[in-house]
Amino acid sequence: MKTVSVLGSTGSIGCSTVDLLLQAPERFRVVALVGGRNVARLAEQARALDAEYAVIADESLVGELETLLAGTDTRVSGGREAVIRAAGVPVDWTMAAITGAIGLEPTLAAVRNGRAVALANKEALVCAGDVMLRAVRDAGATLLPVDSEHNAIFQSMADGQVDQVEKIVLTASGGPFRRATIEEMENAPLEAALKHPTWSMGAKITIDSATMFNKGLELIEAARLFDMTEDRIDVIIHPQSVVHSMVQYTDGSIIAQLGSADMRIPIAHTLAWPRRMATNSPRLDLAALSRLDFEAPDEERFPALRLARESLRAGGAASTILSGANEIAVEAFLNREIGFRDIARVVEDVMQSLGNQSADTLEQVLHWDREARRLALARITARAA
Ligand SMILES: NC(=O)C1=CN([C@@H]2O[C@H](COP(=O)(O)OP(=O)(O)OC[C@H]3O[C@@H](n4cnc5c(N)ncnc54)[C@H](OP(=O)(O)O)[C@@H]3O)[C@@H](O)[C@H]2O)C=CC1
Ligand SMILES: CC(=O)[C@@H](O)[C@H](O)COP(=O)(O)O
Ligand SMILES: [Mn+2]
Repeated sequence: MKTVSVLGSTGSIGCSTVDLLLQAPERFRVVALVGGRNVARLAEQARALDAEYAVIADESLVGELETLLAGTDTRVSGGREAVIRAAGVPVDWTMAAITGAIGLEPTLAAVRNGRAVALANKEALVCAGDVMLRAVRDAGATLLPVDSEHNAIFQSMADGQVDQVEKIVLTASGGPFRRATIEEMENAPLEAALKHPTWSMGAKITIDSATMFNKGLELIEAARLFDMTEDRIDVIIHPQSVVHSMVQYTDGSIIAQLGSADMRIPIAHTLAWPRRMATNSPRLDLAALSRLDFEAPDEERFPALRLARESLRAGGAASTILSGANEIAVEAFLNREIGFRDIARVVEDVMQSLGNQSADTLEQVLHWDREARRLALARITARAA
């Protein structure tokens, strides 16, 4: 029986993971479930999976969680330290699916166990690339990519031929504003930005998809996971989200992974890795689909791609700063404090203001993440005044 923990179990990726665990209860023993604020969902999951620990990040909700789990064997705790402690309980497989840099330290705690960590929390790897990869190496952990594109690349990497990869090609849906003009995007309402054309996901990543900061973060994530310079990573718009990404080899062959837009497929791949497990996810109907479209991205309408490439070329803390500023700007957009295109403006402004900095240690990463957030907030407040 595989022991598993799910960090961010109450979110979109977390619920898909729980669904898979419920489909094969004889194969998995659930150790820790970690949520942010959704106590009702966390308690329901802990009961259904007979979890050993249920941890809620918001400490003020511990009492409520205790009441909801009364009469069960699940041990309840709350607060930031409890989250990191639970993430560090050794298990065979951990799903890291907390959104944002707040998930970095719990993810690192899981990595330090030296087992398998399924990484959905791309912001952790973007903001702390070197620190995270060093921790993986030092602990002898295995990082399994959950992000659909990176999982597709992982699946398309032929055994023993990694040195013959020419480039990787990340597909992007183009988001809800794929065909929008700059003026339309300038005035885009929140509701339109939250309507992803192909995937159902949490709010932060959905807005990132609309700005294409998601693809920018994924460029950085791919560079780190597959040890590639940015000039060897292409982005191509593919509105159907059927081809999840591709690997191009030196002989001109391209290997791709296809599947329906259901995150249970890449999650199951990491959960069963190096084998496979059955899922009841919808199968692709290629005849009904009949065509696959591809087009080049437009960096003028979507400056996020340019900013991500710049951050990779700059190295150091540039990606930490990009990601931290973006988190604050997305939150402000979700709170209707800034316009849609202000997100990229705030990020670019913060990147330029903070310049080139080091991010060799966790302390430096946390420092530049904090600074980026502080400056982004200041810029947003100044805009509103
Ligand atoms: N959704 C998707 O299809 C995909 C997501 N990803 C990545 O996976 C990650 C998760 O995304 P998604 O599931 O959509 O996001 P959601 O917003 O749906 O879920 C986020 C999860 O994190 C929890 N959380 C929030 N703050 C804290 C905290 N301080 N401590 C502990 N837990 C916390 C939330 O708890 P609560 O809800 O209880 O407050 C929730 O369980 C992101 O990094 C995203 O980029 C990558 C590819 C696809
Ligand atoms: C499901 C997943 O991995 C998301 O990151 C998705 O790819 C977002 O779609 P975009 O291609 O629109 O960013
Ligand atoms: Mn993705």
